[in-house]
Amino acid sequence: MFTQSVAHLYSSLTKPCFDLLLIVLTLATYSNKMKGNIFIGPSIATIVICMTGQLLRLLSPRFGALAGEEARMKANLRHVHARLIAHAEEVAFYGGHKVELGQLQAAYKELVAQMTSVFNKKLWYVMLEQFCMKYVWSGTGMVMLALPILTATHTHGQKGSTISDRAEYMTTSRNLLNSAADAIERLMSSYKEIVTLAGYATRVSDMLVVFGEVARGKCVRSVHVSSAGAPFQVTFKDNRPVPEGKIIYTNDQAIRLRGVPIVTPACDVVAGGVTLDIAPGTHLLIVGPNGCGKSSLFRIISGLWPVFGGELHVPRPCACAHCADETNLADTGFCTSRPIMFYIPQRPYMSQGSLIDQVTYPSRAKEGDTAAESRAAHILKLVRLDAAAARHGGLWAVRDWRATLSGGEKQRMAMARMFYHRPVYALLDECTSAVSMETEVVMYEAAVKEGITLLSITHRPSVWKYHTHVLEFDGCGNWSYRPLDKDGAVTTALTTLATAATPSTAPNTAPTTETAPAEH
Ligand SMILES: Nc1ncnc2c1ncn2[C@@H]1O[C@H](COP(=O)(O)OP(=O)(O)OP(=O)(O)O)[C@@H](O)[C@H]1O
Repeated sequence: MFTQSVAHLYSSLTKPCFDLLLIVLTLATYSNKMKGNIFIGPSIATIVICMTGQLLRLLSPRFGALAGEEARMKANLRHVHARLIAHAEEVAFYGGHKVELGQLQAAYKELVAQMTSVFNKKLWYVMLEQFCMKYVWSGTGMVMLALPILTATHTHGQKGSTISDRAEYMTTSRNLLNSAADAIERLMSSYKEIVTLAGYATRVSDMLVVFGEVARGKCVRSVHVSSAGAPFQVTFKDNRPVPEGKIIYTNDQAIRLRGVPIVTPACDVVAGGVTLDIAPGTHLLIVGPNGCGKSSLFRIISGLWPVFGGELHVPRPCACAHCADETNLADTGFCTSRPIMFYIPQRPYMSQGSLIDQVTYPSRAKEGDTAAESRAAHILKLVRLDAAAARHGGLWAVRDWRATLSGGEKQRMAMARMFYHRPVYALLDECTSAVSMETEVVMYEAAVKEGITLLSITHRPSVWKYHTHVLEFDGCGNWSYRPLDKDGAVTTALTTLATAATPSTAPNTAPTTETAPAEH
């Protein structure tokens, strides 16, 4: 944009500069040779130029204000994109792509409408301006150059001193200089524009190549082949990783993993083939040291990351008309069925809009929807956000909620979303780490009562009692899956994990139903 502006500025300045130089040189050459009054021409030219310039200024639309407004809209569009890039994973987990698409399209359409109106206004103005610059001002320039010759005193017998000689000489020089200035100006501006265009074209071409690869499911990222000692070997074909795992859709709402390795998109094998069975009512606690693959398991179950091996059985996605139509934006209707999985990240995502929009995200409540209002109010009370809601102007108050709410309040808001949508499974990824223990316990209890099955990553022993099973990673690629004591008493290994922030190597004391395969 900057290069383009500079190029345009440069090309529009070159011609007037050459013209002015030519006029000054010609006047200087002829002023000492001619006895005519050389000041009449410049004076008339200056008056004409000033008058037409003033007229153009009066007729011109307020381009400064229009450009300011356009810049604001461009910044807004960039801001919406940047938000989405920063929170892409959270939005993908929530399935909030339709709401985000709606907001992106609204910002884009606003900008397009503004730019179209500016272009329409510019059209007639630029035509008038070009006419004045090309014909009125250059015509005045010609008159100005002609005046000294017309008013010059003729000297008899001197070679080349007749008026016709001088006029011929001056016209030829002027035409030559004009043509040269024009040609150089065009060459320079064309060169710059072509170079800029080539840069943009390369970017667009790269983007189209990536789009094509994504559409064919072959997007290539920089990967490194996992080492020989890794608990799982990723298969490569033509230097590309091949996800060889199977995804099987079930109708019984159960989630089953059969030897599914946890492999990152960079082909790092984080854990060997995990085998476990989760059904509604199997509240699973997932523990392990940092970076052992706890969140990655959620990414694989949710379908964000490919399955590189084994079999993943997950409930069939909702096939209602609303969910099936990818072009359907949130304001054209809602899915009324209960979502199967609902992910709540540690760093909660706050969308644009009112407070009630935060609770209902990724759906949107319509003004006057009293059922949604009373449900949202009840849930805000449950997660103890009712006082904060009243303080910030109520359910329909629009604020930058990312900045307005505190860390703990944002995490409670994310839990409020879960209560609003009542999913079959809630994937809680350390999502209450900033919430007080007392409120955390209230929320876990309420979730279990609501019939939501919890799959939780948490280091707080106070909520372990709400789980029936535990999946424990040791951070070296090994894992174990077993039932958790009913009374909430935890195993030695888990206690060690909670008290020491080191990878657990202690042996399992609870009855083990599944353990990692032979290589560990
Ligand atoms: N998008 C990604 N691309 C490549 N590698 C990733 C990506 N996300 C995570 N990883 C890697 O995968 C490994 C497991 O990450 P994961 O987020 O599952 O850890 P975690 O067990 O949830 O850790 P924590 O307790 O710190 O949240 C880490 O080594 C991390 O660097």
